[in-house]
Order: sequence, then C-alpha cells, then structure tokens
Amino acid sequence: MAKIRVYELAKKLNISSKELIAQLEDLDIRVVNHMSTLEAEQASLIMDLLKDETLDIDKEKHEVNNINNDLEDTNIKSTEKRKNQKNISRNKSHHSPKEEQNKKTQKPEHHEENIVEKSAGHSSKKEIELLSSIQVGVLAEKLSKSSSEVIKKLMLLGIMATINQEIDFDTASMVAEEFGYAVVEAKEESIEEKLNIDEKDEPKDLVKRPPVITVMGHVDHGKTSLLDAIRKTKVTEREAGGITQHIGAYTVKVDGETITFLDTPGHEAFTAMRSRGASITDIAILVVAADDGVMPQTIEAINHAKAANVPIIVAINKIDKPAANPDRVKQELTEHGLLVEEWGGDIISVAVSAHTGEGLDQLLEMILLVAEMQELKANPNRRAKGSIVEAQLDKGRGTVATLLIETGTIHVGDSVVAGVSHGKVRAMVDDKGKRVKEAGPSMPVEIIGLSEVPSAGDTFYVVEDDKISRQIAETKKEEIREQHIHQTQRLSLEDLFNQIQQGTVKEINIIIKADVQGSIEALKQSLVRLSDDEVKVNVIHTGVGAISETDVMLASASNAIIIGFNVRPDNNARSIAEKEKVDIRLYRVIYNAIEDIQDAMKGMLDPEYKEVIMGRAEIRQTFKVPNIGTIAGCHVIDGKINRNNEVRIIRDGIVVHEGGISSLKRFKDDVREVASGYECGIGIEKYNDLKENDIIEAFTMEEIPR
Ligand SMILES: Nc1nc2c(ncn2[C@@H]2O[C@H](COP(=O)(O)OP(=O)(O)OP(=O)(O)O)[C@@H](O)[C@H]2O)c(=O)[nH]1
Repeated sequence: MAKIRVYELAKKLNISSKELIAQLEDLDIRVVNHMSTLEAEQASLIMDLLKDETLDIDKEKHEVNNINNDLEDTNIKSTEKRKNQKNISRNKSHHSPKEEQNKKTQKPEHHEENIVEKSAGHSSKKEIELLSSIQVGVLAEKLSKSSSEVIKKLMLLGIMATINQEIDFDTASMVAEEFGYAVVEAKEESIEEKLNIDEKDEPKDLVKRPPVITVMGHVDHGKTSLLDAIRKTKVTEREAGGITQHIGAYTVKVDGETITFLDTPGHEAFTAMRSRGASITDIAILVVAADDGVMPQTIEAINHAKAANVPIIVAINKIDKPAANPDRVKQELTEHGLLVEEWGGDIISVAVSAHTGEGLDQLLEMILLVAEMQELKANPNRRAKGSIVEAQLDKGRGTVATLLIETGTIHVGDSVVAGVSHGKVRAMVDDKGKRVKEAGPSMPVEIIGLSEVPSAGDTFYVVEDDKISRQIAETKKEEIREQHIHQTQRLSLEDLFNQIQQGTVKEINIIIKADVQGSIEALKQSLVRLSDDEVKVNVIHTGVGAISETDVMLASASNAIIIGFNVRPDNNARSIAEKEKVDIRLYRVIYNAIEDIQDAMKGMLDPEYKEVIMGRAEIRQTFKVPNIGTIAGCHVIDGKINRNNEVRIIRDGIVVHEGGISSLKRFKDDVREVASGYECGIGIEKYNDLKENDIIEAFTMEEIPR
C-alpha cells in the first residue's frame, strides 16, 4: 500500500474523517486535516488496530446507546463519548491502543516479550479490591476521588447514579480503571465470616465472666419463690428506687461478684432454649421441697440438666416447714445418681427457705464456688454474640428483646441480627431499668430496634453494619424455607446406620417412656448393653406415663429417639414430634424394641410395611379339581382381587388362614384381576379347606416411605 490520505483511510474504516483524526491524536499521530497523508506502514497498522476497535466501538456504542440515549445525545461531546467507548474496549485488553501500536511498530516479531512488557506495565498500577457490589460514595472514597467525580464518570458511561446507589462489580471496575486503577476481584465474605463465628480469642483476651443460673425442679417446690427471694434480698434493698424490672433475667452482686439468674424457671424453658441452640446456662439449681422429696419433675429436671452437661447444685427448700426432712431428700437423690458431698459424693446441696431467707447466702456462695471451678471466661473486646432470652412486640416501642451476652460487648447503635430479625440497637436498659450504653459478657439487657420479634433461644450477633444484618436475616429466612422442604437431619432409626458410617453419630440417646417402672428397667439395661466400640447407647431419660411434650423437646434438644413401651404420645407431643422431626417408636414387646435398635445400628432395619386391603370376595360354591385341589367359586363384593395379592380366609369373623393365591380365573381363562361385581374362581396356595360363605380378603403390604 502506498501513502494514503486521512479521508481515504476513514472511508475504509467506515468512520468520519473527524473521528479518525481524533483517534490518531490518541495514538500520538499528528495530522493537520483530512487531506494529510499517512505512511503505508502506519496506515496498515492503524487499519489493524482500528478495525477491531471500530467493531468494538460500534458494539459498545450500541450498548451505551441502549443504556441512556438521552444522555448520549445531549450531554456527552463526541470526543468524550469516543474516549469513553474506547476505554470500555480497553477494559477488555487492559491496554491502550497506543501501547498496542508501539508494540506493533517496535517489535512485532517478539510477541512474548510484549506480553511480559504488557503485564509489567499493568502491575505497576495502583490496585483496588472490589466486591460484587459497592455504593458510589464508598467507591469514591476508595479511589480517593470526590463522589461527584465518580458520578460524572458514571454519567459518561451512560449510568445515572446517586451517591448512595449500589453499582455492580463491572461498572465499578470500569470507573476504577478510568481513574488508573488495576481492579482485583475481592473474595466475598461468607456468612460465618460476617458473623465473626470463627474468630478465636487469645487466652490473654479472656476475662472472668459471671455464671448464668437456671432454677429447675418439681411443680410447687418453690422455684419462683426462690428466684424472688434472691432478687429481693440482693437487689431491691440496694438499688435506687427499689423496683426491679422483669426482663427475663436478673443479676445480683455477692461479695463483689455478679451472678446472673434466668427468670423463667423450669426445665421445660431450659430445654426449649437448648433445642433452639442456646446453651447459656452454666449451673442448674435443682429445687427440691424438703417436705415433699424427689418427684417426677425433679427427675426430669435432673435428666435435662445432665443431658445438657450442666452442673447441678441442689437447693433443699422449705426447711422452715415442720415436716421438712432434708436427709430423706438426699437419700432419694442418690437413687437418681446425685450423691451429695457430705455423703461422699460431689453434688453440693444447701438447705434453704425461700420464706425465711435461711441458707440463701450460702447457696449464692456455693454458686460462686462452682463457677470458680468452671473458670468461666469471655472476651469483652469483640463484637457481641449471645442468646435471645425473651422477646415481644410492644405497642409503643416495637420489638423489645432481652439478650444475654455470651461474649463481646454490645453497644447502643450496634447492628444486630437474630434469626430472621435484624436492626440497630436504638436503646438499651439493664435489669434494674437503668439506661445503659453498653453491656458485656453474661449481662442481660433489654433492647429495642429489631425489625421483628425473634424467638427465645435464637442466637444474636452484632455485625459490621445494617446492610450485613439485613442480608443475613434474609438468608436465614431463605434457609428456614429450605429447611421446611429438606427436613433437618435428626437421629432416626432408619438412618442410624448411615449416620454411624459417616461418623456423624457416635452416641445414640434414648428416652424411654413405659406403662410400668419394671419394663423401663428391663429395657434400659438391655439397650445400654448394645453399646459397642463405635457407638454408645445412652438412656438419657425414663419415665412412667404417656410421651409428653417435654419428652419430645428433650429428644429434640439432645437429638434422641423416644421409645414408648405400652404407652403412646399425647396429641401435643405427636404434633411437636412431627414438627421437630423426632423419631418416636412404639412397642408392645420389649424384645422388638431391642431388636430394632440393634438392627438399626447394623443397618439391617427391616423396612416398615402397612397392610392395604384391596378387595373382598364371598365364596358361593366350592369345587374339587383332581390334582389341583379345591377351587372357590366367588363373587367379588368390593374392591378387586389381584392374582398377586395375599389373602386371608375369614370364617364367621375369624381368620382361619393367610396365604397366597394359586389361581385366579374368569370362566376358563387365567386373569390378572377381577373387579367388584364379577364372578371368578379362586384357588389358594396349599389350602383346600374352603367353605361356602367364607370371605376371601385380598391385601398387599405396602412399604411405608422412609
Ligand atoms: N413454707 C415455705 N413455703 C414455701 C417456700 N418456698 C415456696 N413456698 C411455697 O410453696 C408454694 C409454691 O411455690 P412457688 O415458688 O410458686 O413454686 P414453683 O416451683 O415456682 O411452682 P411452679 O411455678 O408452679 O412450678 C407457694 O405457696 C410458696 O409460698 C419455703 O421456703 N417455705
């Protein structure tokens, strides 16, 4: 190619001379006007370069046009537009046409070197890490530019955005590159990272925290009275105003040390919280009335505390009563595995009276002693995490929730997420009704500001900002929806073997409910003996009577299977078991229960079948057929009879035989099925004692889907 004029080249490239001149300017090739000439070599390089560019430009132009026609037409001058478009295409190669041209003219044959050069040039740029989306204002800050500069750039890209608007990675990248940055795609933080779950505390960051106490025991043994008595003697006399708030938990000071009491007594609440994941109790106070002794719910409470691995202190209450007999209580406790210290065991027991206040100081001292041995510690200098103790909707204040801080410190203004609920802590009061700005480990506080009412037992987390808390709450909602579809994995006999194989189950927790104590003992001993090297069988709770709601909640919290022997779940228990996916097995023969658990451990559990009646036929006449046997001439009275069905012969309401069908005929033909209202001949396998008026009931065993 000889020399070529600018307008001629522009024509070849299908662009205007003016546009070509501007492009050449960018490539540092100075021409006077459209009549100027270019060297042949120069021209062919430009052709190569701009042909691709022009194609790209056209494409991008089209896209940009689509994004914002108006903006294109009115606001952007043609040169700016062109620059912008060129940069979009540069975005793909990360190199300016000038760089490309230089390389081509200088050392076209050393292609590899060019690449090195290229990447070396690119590495020298300032780097910026971008996530999948970013607010315009935040991007400006990261780029050390004013927001208006960034917004202007966005306008040139055909995007109208405000300072608070989120833009996606691609758009943010274009802007960043425009400002001369090299963009690196940052790794998105996982929810765990956002929640700080894996953040480990250094031992040096840990400081002593108060113990959290739950009071349990049989109905009317004085749980509430005891909580009230402690609160009254230790709180009101010292606090200004003397009014304590009932926020679901309270703290007392003893010898300069703090103790936190959960204000909802009973193992039911304790286990309900635990089944939601909140294991906030450090010590359980087992209240036993000295005049009444160990009762069924005392035993339940013991088992619930044991299942949670929480140490027990026994408070033998009502010692002011004349009928009080603390020794009898201690004796009865030994029968349930609690041996008190004075009798050589390790269980601390204190005789108290909620009425007279006797023994309360000693009880509190013992709590501190047990707490001391537990070495309870937490890091106050991190984002707070803990549990929702209770929450409700208040007409005036919106969602009011009591939080118990497990670790870290919560502040007014913090962004919080708890289950599907999220928000900023707008205000915070402590258990004395005092407004506080912050609260640390083991402290209960009431907060307002959550979007909706969380559930007691939900874990709460303080997160970096509102955006994250909202995001996590949304994800949680999604998870819950998913969980409804895919049931949560609970221990079940069908799946036991798989779970053992996968190593997810090392212990089988069992709750036994039976009609009499004798059966419980027999069953318990046999089941515990099934333990082998791989799996341990634990009987975590037993009781006489129907399977109750608390049994199911304990099973849910401890991932246990419930075995009912000659008892059934009540309606409440049944529906909760369904919801919580707790496996309840009902037996009438002890041996069957043991066999089932044993087979389940070996993965040999037989599938469960249920019988489905298919049809019934009445015998009208019988025929003796040589070499075959007796054939019954029948009339199908309901349903239908299938050749493959099992049948039973019923004579005067009594089953006289069960077996298979050997032949089924209509007239002379073998048939597969005979429907209601038709006559047929039926032969029964290995059975000839058929009589007129017998009923042949046909059934199949259908496998119950696991
Ligand atoms: N004499 C005497 N009576 C007590 C004592 N503690 C509690 N009581 C009485 O025992 C009854 C039951 O006490 P509560 O505190 O309601 O018992 P509770 O265990 O909380 O009962 P529930 O909440 O129904 O499970 C009440 O009438 C109390 O006044 C005590 O130390 N001495």
